[in-house]
Amino acid sequence: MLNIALIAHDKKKLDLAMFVKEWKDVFEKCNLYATKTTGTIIEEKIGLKVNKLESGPYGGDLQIGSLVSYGKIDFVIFLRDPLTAQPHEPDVTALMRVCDVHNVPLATNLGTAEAIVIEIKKNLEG
Ligand SMILES: O=C(CO)COP(=O)(O)O
Repeated sequence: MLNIALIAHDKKKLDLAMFVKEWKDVFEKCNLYATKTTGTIIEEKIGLKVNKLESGPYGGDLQIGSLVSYGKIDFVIFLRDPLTAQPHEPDVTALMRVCDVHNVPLATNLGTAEAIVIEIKKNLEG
């Protein structure tokens, strides 16, 4: 099963939830990981089981980065808010960096996320 990490800053959480709902048939066949608030919204609004880590500002981005470095995450969707300063900006940068270090696909917008999810769906239908 593919392991997918889902993270969104506050102003992007609705976009991410709608995206996950649209592609629920794919996401329900994957192990999902998320930072706490993002994961709670996806569980409550979409009804998918999510392995929830800490909230981003409390270290959740770093926890997901750690999973990436252990090779436990296959794909990260990280919808950042480019217009709002984040107190944990260094953690945000660290997560993106570790994805690049380990060549783990990282979607920071829904266009890229959709392209990758379409590919995953094709593979699942095999
Ligand atoms: O802050 C975040 C990512 O940097 C996300 O954390 P939450 O999902 O807990 O809001």
